[in-house]
Amino acid sequence: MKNTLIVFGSTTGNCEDYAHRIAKQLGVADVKNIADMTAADFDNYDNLILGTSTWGAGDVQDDWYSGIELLKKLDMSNRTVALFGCGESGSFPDTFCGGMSALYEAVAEQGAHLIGQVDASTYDYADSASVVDGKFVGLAIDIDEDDDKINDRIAQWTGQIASLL
Ligand SMILES: Cc1cc2nc3c(=O)[nH]c(=O)nc-3n(C[C@H](O)[C@H](O)[C@H](O)COP(=O)(O)O)c2cc1C
Repeated sequence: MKNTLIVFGSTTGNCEDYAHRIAKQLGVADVKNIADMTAADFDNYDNLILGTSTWGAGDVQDDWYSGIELLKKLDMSNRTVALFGCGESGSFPDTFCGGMSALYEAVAEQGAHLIGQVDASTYDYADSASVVDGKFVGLAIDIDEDDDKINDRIAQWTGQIASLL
């Protein structure tokens, strides 16, 4: 595995928790909060795994607004990027995990090689800006699902991306 950095944006700690679970599964040591980062902190990482919770109505987590400006300064052409996000399908079925779409747009525009898309038909939701051609642009984590199910999704997803990192 090339140098890999996991970055999360999290208001109440859920996305942070999932970031660490993903790190453990992949054996990745470097996990950072986007709120504490500068553009230079992304140097020397070939792989980025970026996660956000969703707030407002399908919006990216607050700290990612300035974080996305950092992403836009990076050369993504030789980088591999995987995305993850958490949200609640029960209370927000029409904007489920929509925040991931902002990260997707930022890195796709920069020419990153995106991996880790997930079949959206395995989720119970109505609509999401993070679905492209029937797939979530990354791992969607529904905090309304049982924790065992969430851990299964994380295990399956990390298995999907591990050999590509
Ligand atoms: C005011 C508010 C708005 C939210 N909006 C959405 C939303 O549009 N879509 C969604 O999937 N989840 C939404 N959520 C659920 C959060 O994404 C969820 O609670 C998440 O686990 C928070 O993660 P964090 O603690 O890492 O920030 C919202 C939660 C709150 C309190």
